[in-house]
Amino acid sequence: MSEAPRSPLITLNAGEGQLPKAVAAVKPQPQTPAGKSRLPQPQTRLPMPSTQLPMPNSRYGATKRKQDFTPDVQNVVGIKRKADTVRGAPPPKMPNIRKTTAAGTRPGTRAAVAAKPPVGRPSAASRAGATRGAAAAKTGARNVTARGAGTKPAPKAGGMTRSNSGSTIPKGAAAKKRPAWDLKGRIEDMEKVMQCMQSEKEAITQQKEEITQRSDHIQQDLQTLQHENSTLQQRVREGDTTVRDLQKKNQNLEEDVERLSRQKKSLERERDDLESDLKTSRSECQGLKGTIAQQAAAQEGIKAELQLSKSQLETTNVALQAEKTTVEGLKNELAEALQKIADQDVQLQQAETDRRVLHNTIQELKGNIRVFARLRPMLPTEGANSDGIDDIPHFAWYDGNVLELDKAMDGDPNETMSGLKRTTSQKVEFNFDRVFAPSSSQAEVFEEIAQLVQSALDGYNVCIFAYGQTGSGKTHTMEGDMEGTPEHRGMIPRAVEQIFCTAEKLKTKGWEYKITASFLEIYNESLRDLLDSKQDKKMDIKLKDGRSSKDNKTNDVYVSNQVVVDVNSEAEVYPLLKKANKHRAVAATKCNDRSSRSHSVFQLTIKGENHLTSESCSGVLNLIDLAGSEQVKKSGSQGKQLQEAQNINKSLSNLSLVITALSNKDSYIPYRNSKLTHLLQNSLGGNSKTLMFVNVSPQEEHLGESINSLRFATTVNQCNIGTAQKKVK
Ligand SMILES: Nc1ncnc2c1ncn2[C@@H]1O[C@H](COP(=O)(O)OP(=O)(O)OP(=O)(O)O)[C@@H](O)[C@H]1O
Repeated sequence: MSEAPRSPLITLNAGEGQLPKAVAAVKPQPQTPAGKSRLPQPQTRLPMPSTQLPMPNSRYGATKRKQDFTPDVQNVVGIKRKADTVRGAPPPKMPNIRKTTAAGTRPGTRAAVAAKPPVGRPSAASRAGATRGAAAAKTGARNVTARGAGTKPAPKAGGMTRSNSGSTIPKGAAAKKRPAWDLKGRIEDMEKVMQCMQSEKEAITQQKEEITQRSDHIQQDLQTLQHENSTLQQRVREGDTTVRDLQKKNQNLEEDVERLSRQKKSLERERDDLESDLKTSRSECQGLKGTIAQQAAAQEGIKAELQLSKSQLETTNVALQAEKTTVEGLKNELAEALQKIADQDVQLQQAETDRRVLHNTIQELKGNIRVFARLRPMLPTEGANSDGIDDIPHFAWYDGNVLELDKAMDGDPNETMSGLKRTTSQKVEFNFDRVFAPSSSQAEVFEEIAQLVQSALDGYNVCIFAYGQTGSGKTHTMEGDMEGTPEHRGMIPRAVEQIFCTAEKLKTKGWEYKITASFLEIYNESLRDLLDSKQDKKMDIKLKDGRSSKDNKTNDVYVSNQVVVDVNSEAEVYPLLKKANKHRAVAATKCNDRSSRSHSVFQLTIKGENHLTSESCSGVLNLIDLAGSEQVKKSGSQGKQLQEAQNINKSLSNLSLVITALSNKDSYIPYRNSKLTHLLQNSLGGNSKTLMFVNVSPQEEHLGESINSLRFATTVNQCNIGTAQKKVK
């Protein structure tokens, strides 16, 4: 008996309902369409139980059961029926089978059981049984039908004949029916039947053994399946766990997807912004590229220019080097020239010194009285402008010592027959030792009198006057602006500076000087001490040796009660000058225009001793600012002013007389006719040196007074008062 081929499990899976629950449970879930998710795919294809397991019931194929097994059973039934017949038992009633066949499968029969639809998961044995039952039912039905038809006898098959019951019997027994008496025949038949049955029994036993073996196999298969089932269930549980994990992962992944989606949107927005920025940047970049291109072009141009400049610079450097060499040469030449100039300056200074010495000698020979004319500039209040400082109408000056005055003026209309103004033009030329133009500085003026000031240190009596009408510049010349800038300082402060400076220098030659200062004014022929605030003290001019001042043989006079201050330095003199100015100012408030109506006399007495040579000298430096020289008759002054004018004129005219007498070498010099000449008795004539500044106003309306002043100065200038003598012991 050949073993039926194993039915594959797929045979069992032919119908959905025939699948075991466990297998159905592990049926692969519908897959997520590929590509819809990037998440790792769950293991949808779980390890399937072996679908190729050899099924126990597969050994009972329907074909085999129809061919081999079912006929044997039918034979057994037939044999049993025969036996029952032999034992006198009624044969089974076949109509029941027919009935059953007609009415359908009766419950409780094997065929009926086999015909029943499987409930739950049928076991392999039951499926086999059902199959066999169904096959047997079919066979039985066929046999019954054949018998029921009763038209034809059963076909013979070899030596054996199939009985009505379907069992195989010996041919003889089936071929003829033995009479009842033929017991022997019947026994033989029975024996034959018995043999057949015996052989069938053996076949059945063999089949039973095979069935037993198959059952064992089925049991083994069942255990295997149960094991597989539990394994599958375990896998299903694992699968469930995996599915839950996967679902959880899926959920996480979905959340991730959601979050990533939000991030994506955010990133997309950022991308959009960045793209916008990029677009802007690109346009800017484009602009910058254009600018860079322009700059590059410009740079190229600049490079070219630079290159050109470099080459020019190199050329220039070469030229510069040559120039440097030339400059070096020129520098050397310049240094030589400067040295020559310096030498010439020294020579010039020496020549100037020599000139002054010679000039001084000439003046001494001439009579020792000198006159300097100084024309002041127009003032801003007089319509002056800075450009025309030297452009003074009616005045001209040249050669340093000539002052020309053009008298061209509108005449008196009454002097003409036509009544028209007559213009007269008459140039008058005045010669002086020096003429200072309006632009001459205080320093230039002092330079001319420095030698004279020096003479006071040498033992001469020096008298420097400033003469001229009111407002002509006398005070400016003598004092200047002592509070302002140094360049405006007048002759007094500059003379003081030089005296002390020279005295300091002469110390090296053994000279020690004692210097005293006094400052007084003569107003209306009375003396007033400008260094004393007492106004009412009595001051008188006396001879130093106690003799009467009437004795004209001596000129050593002094002023009684006068404050005489020892001064050791320039700095000690300035407070005295300020004090004197202050007292003059106070007096001026009490008497209108008093300063113009008084003579001020600043006096420095200088006594020197030389401990090296035992020489001694004594000199006096008088710096005098005379009162205004207006003509009284023209000014129409009356009363006090008339008296002032008369006194002024008296003193000035007396000064002129004294100078004239000195010039004429008269035996009598009228010093005492005025306080001024009396005071200056020892400084006029004899061993004195006299210098007169004649200050001239540039104003047209003062032309008459200017001519008078210049005439007076000319007279003085023409005087020869003899050679001055040093007072040296
Ligand atoms: N050389 C000059 N340069 C510039 N200004 C001058 C000069 N001389 C005189 N002045 C000015 O002219 C004005 C009159 O001068 P100053 O007072 O010296 O005249 P004065 O003759 O002394 O008059 P008074 O007799 O009334 O005292 C002043 O304001 C003075 O500063």
